[in-house]
Formats: sequence, structure tokens, C-alpha cells
Amino acid sequence: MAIAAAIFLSLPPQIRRSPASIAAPFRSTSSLHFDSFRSNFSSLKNPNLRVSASSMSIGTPEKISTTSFLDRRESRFLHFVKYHGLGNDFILVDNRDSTEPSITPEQAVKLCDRNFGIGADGVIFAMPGVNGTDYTMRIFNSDGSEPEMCGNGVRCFARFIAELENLHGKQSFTVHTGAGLIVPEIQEDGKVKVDMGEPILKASDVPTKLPANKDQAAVKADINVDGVTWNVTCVSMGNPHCVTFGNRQSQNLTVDELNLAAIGPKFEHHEMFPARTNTEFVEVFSHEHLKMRVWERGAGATLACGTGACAVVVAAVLEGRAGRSCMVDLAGGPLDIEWKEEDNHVYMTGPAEVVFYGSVAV
Ligand SMILES: N[C@@H](CCC[C@H](N)C(=O)O)C(=O)O
Repeated sequence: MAIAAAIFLSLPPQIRRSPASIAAPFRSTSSLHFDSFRSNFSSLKNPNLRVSASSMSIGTPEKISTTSFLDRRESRFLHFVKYHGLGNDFILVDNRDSTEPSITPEQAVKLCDRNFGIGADGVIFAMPGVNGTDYTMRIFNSDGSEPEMCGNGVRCFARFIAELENLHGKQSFTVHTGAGLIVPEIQEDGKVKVDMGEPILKASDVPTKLPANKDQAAVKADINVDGVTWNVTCVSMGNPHCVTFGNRQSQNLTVDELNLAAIGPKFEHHEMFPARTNTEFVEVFSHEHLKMRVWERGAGATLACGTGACAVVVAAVLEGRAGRSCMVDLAGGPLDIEWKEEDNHVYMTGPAEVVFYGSVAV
């Protein structure tokens, strides 16, 4: 697999354009243009990794328009745009012409590799809608598994669709996902507010084998992980989450002190989670302000997890630790989450940004 053609980077924060123009980042005349690096990259150890063009210029007019770039349909090349939502990064693929993803899970693993590929937490496919929805979103994690939903991913998805369809300003879409209907809405300021639907609390549907309470939910349940008894609440946002605020040794976590790489996989593969699990470790600052670190199923430690932040607020409400509307700090930045009493839906608001676009031979 060779990475080829032009790679364009979005502007660094200090020279980013106004929010209104961020909606059309590719059309900027001042994007960093990395047409470059042939010599640098050719010396890399991976002979399959190539960036083909040959000059680097900053502040040049664009040489390839977004539309012409994404409209190319050479069969050997996969054209992509890389986005991130608070550092949770994805390779977005225009798959609107087919109901099957254009690459396999094995190819996704290679593309997501941060040393030998493009580097990402997952690959997201924009596909035709079903059952009257505008679009379908599918995603492969960086380990090739397919989750039901991705919160940061769906914000990136909305911005990707707006770019593909040349839409500006406030826009909303209905998106079919493995978690059912999800409705992202691009706001005037460029952030994306997403109706993430209702949380699933029934333990067997999360799924978890942990003991349930009278409402069939696993709330404040004890789980032994590697000799430590953790107190957890399990929530599905379409995908499974195990949320913890502490363990027997430390009732209130200081999340920066955790060795996530050591403890995360032990939760992910714990026998109490038949579909594996995402795990959120949470510190409570106040009733409206939480901080979390996440170990994601199929992707490991990531800088942010949208479904995870939603699950955290639901769990915090169920445990009486926070109100229904919270700011959740993640390693990549904050998300605003609200679990509305009126409709029982969770709403997530946060950014989604282009990183670069390019092509890869597959
Ligand atoms: N980072 C995502 C979640 C992606 C899926 C997750 N790894 C899973 O397997 O469930 C988010 O922002 O929600």
C-alpha cells in the first residue's frame, strides 16, 4: 500500500481562518501545501510508503480543488480526507456510490498505522442512506473491528458531507448507524451538535454480565480487574461503555495518575464484557464539570471519545455525581454534553476539523 499524491494540511491554529470559512477549508488559498517530501520519504524504511510530489510551498494558491480531488475515481487509489474531533482522528472516505465499504478491515488496519500508514484511530465511510435517512455511516476501528457508532466520528462525518455536497452554514443530516438514527447539525460557528439518541442502560443490552439493579442496569457495580475492585456503571450509546469514578483504593480518581496502557486492555477484554468495552476513567470537578481519560475498544488510548463523554454524563447522573448538562474535559479538549430529561436523548456539541487530504494506492 503506498501513500501517494498530494497531501494538504489545514492551517495551524495561530493562522486559522474565521469559523465561517472553516466550513470550506479546502477552498482556502493559504493552506500549507506539502506536495513534497519525496526525498525524505523515500529514505523511510517502509518501501511501500511514498508521497509522490516534489515541492513544498506555503501560502500558495491551491493546485487541486476539493471537488476535483474527491471526484477522481482511479480504481487503484483511495482518496481520503483526514479529520479529527479533539484529536480523535479518522480517515474519511466518500463511499456514497456503494453500500459496501471500498476497503477491507485489513486494509483499514494498515491505513491507520501511525508509522507505516496514514495514521488514524479509525476509517469512516460515507455511504448511501437507508430507511429514508440521508446517509449511512460505517466505521472500522484501527484494529479492524467495526463498532456501532462513533461520536467524534459523526461530527467529522457531518463536516465531510457538507464539503462533498458543497453546503454552507447551518446544516443537519439524518445518519443511519449501527446505533440507529443519529442526527448531527452543523452550527453557525462550525461546531457540530449531535442528537446521539437514547442511552441503553439494560445490562444485557450494553452488553455486560455485571449484576444489574432493579431497573436492570449495572450501576455502581463492583468489578475485579487485576486484583483491584473498581466501581463501574455500564452504558451503551449504541456501543458499550464502562464508566468508573474510582476503586476501593481511591474513591475519587486523579485521572492523570492512571497508567492507562496497563489497565485499559484489562477492562477491554474482561470476561464481564462479551462484546469487549470502551472504558472511561472520570474525575469530578463539580456538578457541571468532569474530566475523563478513555481506553477505546479496538483503538486503545485516544485523545477523545464522543460516545464515551456521553456515557460518562449518563453514568454521572445515575450515580448522583453530576447534573444533566456538563462540560467534559478530554485530553484533546472539551465537549458539551446534555442528557435531556424531556426526550431522554443525549446531545453532544464539539468541533471537527480537517487535517489533510490525500490519496493512497490500495
Ligand atoms: N472514538 C469514538 C468511538 C469509536 C468506537 C469505539 N472504539 C468502539 O469500538 O466502540 C467516539 O468518539 O465515540
